[in-house]
Amino acid sequence: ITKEQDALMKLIVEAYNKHQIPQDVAKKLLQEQYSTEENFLLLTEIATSQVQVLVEFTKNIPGFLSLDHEDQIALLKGSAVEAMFLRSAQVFSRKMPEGHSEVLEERIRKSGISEEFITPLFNFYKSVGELHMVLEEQALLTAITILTPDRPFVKDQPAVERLQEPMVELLKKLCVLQHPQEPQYFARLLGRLTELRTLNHYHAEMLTSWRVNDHKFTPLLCEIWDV
Ligand SMILES: Nc1ccc(C(=O)O[C@H]2C[C@H]3CC[C@@H]2C3)cc1
Repeated sequence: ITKEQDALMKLIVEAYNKHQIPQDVAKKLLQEQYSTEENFLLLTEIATSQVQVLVEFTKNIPGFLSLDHEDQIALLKGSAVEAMFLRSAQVFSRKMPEGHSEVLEERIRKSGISEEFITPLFNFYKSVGELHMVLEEQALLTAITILTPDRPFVKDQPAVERLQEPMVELLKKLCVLQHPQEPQYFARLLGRLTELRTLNHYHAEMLTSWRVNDHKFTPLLCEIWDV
């Protein structure tokens, strides 16, 4: 790893660590009662704080704020679902204090999300958990997801590629260093990004079904997902 790559990685990891899901949201998971309505409100709070964390992280990605402003918005809106599921998968499989993830799983299952989405969601959580990603890999993979050049409405795709490429190169090197016994580990990480893209479709269905049942969203979620 070169000096520049080490500096880039430190910046990304620092940005990733700077913003965590507020503890009060995690605490509520155990306290609130178990009605579908209450579960939905909790998930709304979780999603809203996840998106706030995502926006803050993105602003700290070196070079992001130098991109065309409309492209910055297009990248955020285009990657919010994937970045949110990537982070919630990591929180779910790692950071949760004992027993929290079972409670969160139960609340997700009973929040009005249709079964056809629940299965792929927990399959994804499981496949991320099995990778046992280190923090650097999680942070880089999230930044790589956000800096995907071919999101809808991105005008200057080469500018985004110029930011994403060094991150992919760095992640590749990291994987070789962190998992020498597993040469295909980097490919497995990128495979998670492909699985993530399939969740976009399910997520859109989830939002629509909640909307038609007149569930209210927060202004931030309405803005980022055009609902
Ligand atoms: N009013 C809403 C509530 C929750 C979501 C959402 O995407 O929830 C995600 C966050 C984690 C829990 C369920 C999924 C993963 C979207 C709109």
